[in-house]
Amino acid sequence: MALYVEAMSVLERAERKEGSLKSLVYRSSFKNVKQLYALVCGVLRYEPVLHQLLESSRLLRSEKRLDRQLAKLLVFDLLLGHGVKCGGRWKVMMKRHAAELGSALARMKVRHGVSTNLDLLTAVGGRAATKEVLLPRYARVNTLKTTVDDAVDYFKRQGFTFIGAADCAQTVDDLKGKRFARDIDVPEVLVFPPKTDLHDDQLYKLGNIILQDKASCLPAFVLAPPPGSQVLDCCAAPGNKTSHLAAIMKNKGKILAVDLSTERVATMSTQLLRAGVSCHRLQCADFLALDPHDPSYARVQYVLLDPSCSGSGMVGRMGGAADRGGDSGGVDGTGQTASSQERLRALSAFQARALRHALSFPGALRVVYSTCSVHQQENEDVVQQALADSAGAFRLVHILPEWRRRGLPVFPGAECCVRADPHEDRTHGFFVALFERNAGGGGGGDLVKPGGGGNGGDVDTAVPSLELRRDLGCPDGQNQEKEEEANGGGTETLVKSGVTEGGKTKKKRKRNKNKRKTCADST
Ligand SMILES: C[S@@+](CC[C@H](N)C(=O)[O-])C[C@H]1O[C@@H](n2cnc3c(N)ncnc32)[C@H](O)[C@@H]1O
Repeated sequence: MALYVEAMSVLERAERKEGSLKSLVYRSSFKNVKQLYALVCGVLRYEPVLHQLLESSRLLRSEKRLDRQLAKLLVFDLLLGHGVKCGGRWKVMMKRHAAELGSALARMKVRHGVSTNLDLLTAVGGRAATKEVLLPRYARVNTLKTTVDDAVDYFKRQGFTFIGAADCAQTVDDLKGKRFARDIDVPEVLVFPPKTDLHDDQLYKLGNIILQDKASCLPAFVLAPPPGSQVLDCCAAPGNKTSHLAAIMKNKGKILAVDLSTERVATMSTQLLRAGVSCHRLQCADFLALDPHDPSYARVQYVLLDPSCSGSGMVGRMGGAADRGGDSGGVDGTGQTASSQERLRALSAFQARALRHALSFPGALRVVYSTCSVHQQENEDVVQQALADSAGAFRLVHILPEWRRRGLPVFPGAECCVRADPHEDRTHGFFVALFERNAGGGGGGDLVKPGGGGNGGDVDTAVPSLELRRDLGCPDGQNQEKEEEANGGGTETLVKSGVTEGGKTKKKRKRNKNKRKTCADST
């Protein structure tokens, strides 16, 4: 019983903002702080699920004297935690309601088309990201300026201890003091303990490292445009993914980086300069207004779309109205207000339009879509809609096969997408889907499907690598370098007045006919 009494007290005091959850737990008289902390965190995290369970079951109606907060704690432990192990008469009471509550949970999962508790949490807009999650500090090594080995040596010289690969969440959790690791999924990412401040570090100031969350590195990583390719970064500012793309492309080829916001484009320009990016062309424009059939985009084969979203996956940001129902009135069963739902609908409609537009570029062979939202409406729903609209022209690629958290199973093939969860992956909440043009799906150069069959016509289970790049007719780095030398160096310059390219403003439109032919041949 003491566990639940203490947990109620911690939650009440947290509500009154008497301290952080952690400090309140440590200040409590309960001995097993780990157990207490896990319980209160679990209840806060699953709040919307517990709310719906209490609404749809008879527990509170038949147990009139049961406190609502206590009911949430007991229901959490019974269905989502480790079972009600203590609690005397409360334990007996919960036994009476176990079957009905279990059925209510199962019905909820069926209604949302999910099978796991975590997926259910995501589907009902649970607190995937809370203030209480402490994420490690991630630093992406900017391979345009240095190497991972050199960066590791540098930090060792600064007194840090390198522990090798961060092979699991536990290793990441165990990072303390001046220890750091290399990420297991994205090799150019280094992982430091939470709250490590690198803003004053020389490597950061010089642009040799970029302070970028690991999950946010996934879109460029899975898109993997080879050096020499042409990439369209549709909602690019402030340019973290643009500079990552440039690093992957070894600054060879062309990135057309578009953003609507003048201010953010200005910031992006500075950031890209600092990062040593020179293969870009910045454009302050509405991506939706770009004409995909304009000859300037004819050679764009890779597209990265990271549009505005609710940000509900961002740890430390309570997700605004869109995910926490911060407004006063009109909270429905999902814990969201009418206005937050309205905002979510508007965002989702914009994202769907943007993704449809991205897929309409005739030369696009691979298109990556990402958000830092946990909402199905902004993620799986948008992807499903785009696949349907593409009428078989594109399929999903099963990216990062080792990654455990996949797209919510709301349509066949959704498991090809990945989700990142702050609690499970120690990153911000994130979603990534990679589309690839089907053979015969029109556009610039059909793909010979790399090993592994499709799935329902819309899904590819293989992750293409160098093999695919050859199929695409995209030269690998070395060949491209040679090709550029043969063509007098440099990529085709195709710019309009006022557009910034490689950090310089260009006034003229030039054409390198030789180069154009080579590229046309290769697509
Ligand atoms: C999530 S942020 C992009 C972050 C960026 N990809 C990065 O990694 O640094 C979304 C961006 O989309 C831009 N945006 C929103 N609507 C747009 C539109 N219609 N056309 C172009 N950019 C747009 C916003 O100005 C914002 O900078």
